[in-house]
Amino acid sequence: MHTNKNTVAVIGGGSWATANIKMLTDNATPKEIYWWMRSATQAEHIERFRHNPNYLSSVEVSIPAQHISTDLKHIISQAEFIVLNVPAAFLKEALADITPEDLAGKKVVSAIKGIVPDENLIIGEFLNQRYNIPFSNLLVLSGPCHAEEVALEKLSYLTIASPDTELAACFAGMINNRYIKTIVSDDIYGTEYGAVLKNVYAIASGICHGVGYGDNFQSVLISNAIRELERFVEAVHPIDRDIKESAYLGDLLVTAYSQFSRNRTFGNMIGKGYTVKSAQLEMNMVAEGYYAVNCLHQVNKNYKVFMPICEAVYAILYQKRPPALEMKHLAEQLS
Ligand SMILES: NC(=O)C1=CN([C@@H]2O[C@H](COP(=O)(O)OP(=O)(O)OC[C@H]3O[C@@H](n4cnc5c(N)ncnc54)[C@H](OP(=O)(O)O)[C@@H]3O)[C@@H](O)[C@H]2O)C=CC1
Ligand SMILES: O=C(CO)COP(=O)(O)O
Repeated sequence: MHTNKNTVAVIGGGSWATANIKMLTDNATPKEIYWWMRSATQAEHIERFRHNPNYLSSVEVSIPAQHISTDLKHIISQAEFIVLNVPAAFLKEALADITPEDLAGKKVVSAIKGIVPDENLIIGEFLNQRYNIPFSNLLVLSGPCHAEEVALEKLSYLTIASPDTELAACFAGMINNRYIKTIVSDDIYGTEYGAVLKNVYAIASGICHGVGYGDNFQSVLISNAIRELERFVEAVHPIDRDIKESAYLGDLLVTAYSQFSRNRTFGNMIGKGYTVKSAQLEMNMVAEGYYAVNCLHQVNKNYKVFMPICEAVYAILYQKRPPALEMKHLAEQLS
């Protein structure tokens, strides 16, 4: 064990943060749980009524009211494990007042499946470069798991990745419970990039559905997607990994097929002719893949990996290419 004092802070007020609070609470290891969110109205509602008014509102929140706050420095100061749960596009803004000193010695867990815009860095790299957090103190929480199914206590498997697998196992012991099983990995690059890419493939899957392709084509799309994902993570961080594991293939499958997927829902609307703005307004939630595909397009300029699916999604979302035409062009490149 790395620590005797089990203190965890969850940073973010959305669906996944709420699900994280629930799984931490339902875990048997004694611990203190803290929760930061940006909205004072939301925090006050949770303190008073014990439910998040905006996301997963069926979940009962049983942490003490004084552990919920909009004061980020204070919440970070209370905990040894800091679980980041703000969508990547807004992370820099959320951490604007936080200094490397505030995070010194903390174990920082990224539960985010996105890339920091402009920096074009996955979260672990960003935290290491901006906040001097050593990789040995960084963890990634990933795997095929929708917040909505956590609320329903459906059996789910999460992967916790860190170069320090003992630390990953320690955090796993704080989050697993009767419906959450945990897998430990040392592949933070592959786990992070895999989660980022699968969001883009879920958008592609939704677009295809939206323009009228059926299940037969979707299976070919996803079979090509896992090969594209493997090519990319191999180029960025070549290690011996099995791409069929839950953190890679599993996460791709759940996102590409699930009714709960925000990225697939967003893609479906794009396929049906919504503009990006109107699709975003229609959803109360954030589709990370929209931001990520722009970053991936930039990052891949260094690696030049053959990524026809990512390029098709980029062309539709950022170059305003007609979805039906672009998907027809993509279909010709799949095998
Ligand atoms: N939902 C899920 O099942 C899973 C999500 N994740 C990951 O968790 C991370 C958080 O996503 P999730 O909880 O689903 O988010 P949601 O889509 O449920 O909620 C959106 C969150 O983003 C915040 N937000 C929206 N606009 C802004 C803005 N302009 N500035 C700052 N914050 C903003 C919202 O804050 P506010 O309410 O105050 O507007 C809210 O906390 C993502 O990286 C996602 O990929 C990972 C695994 C599963
Ligand atoms: O990452 C997730 C599930 O593993 C959530 O993203 P989606 O909602 O797009 O599926």
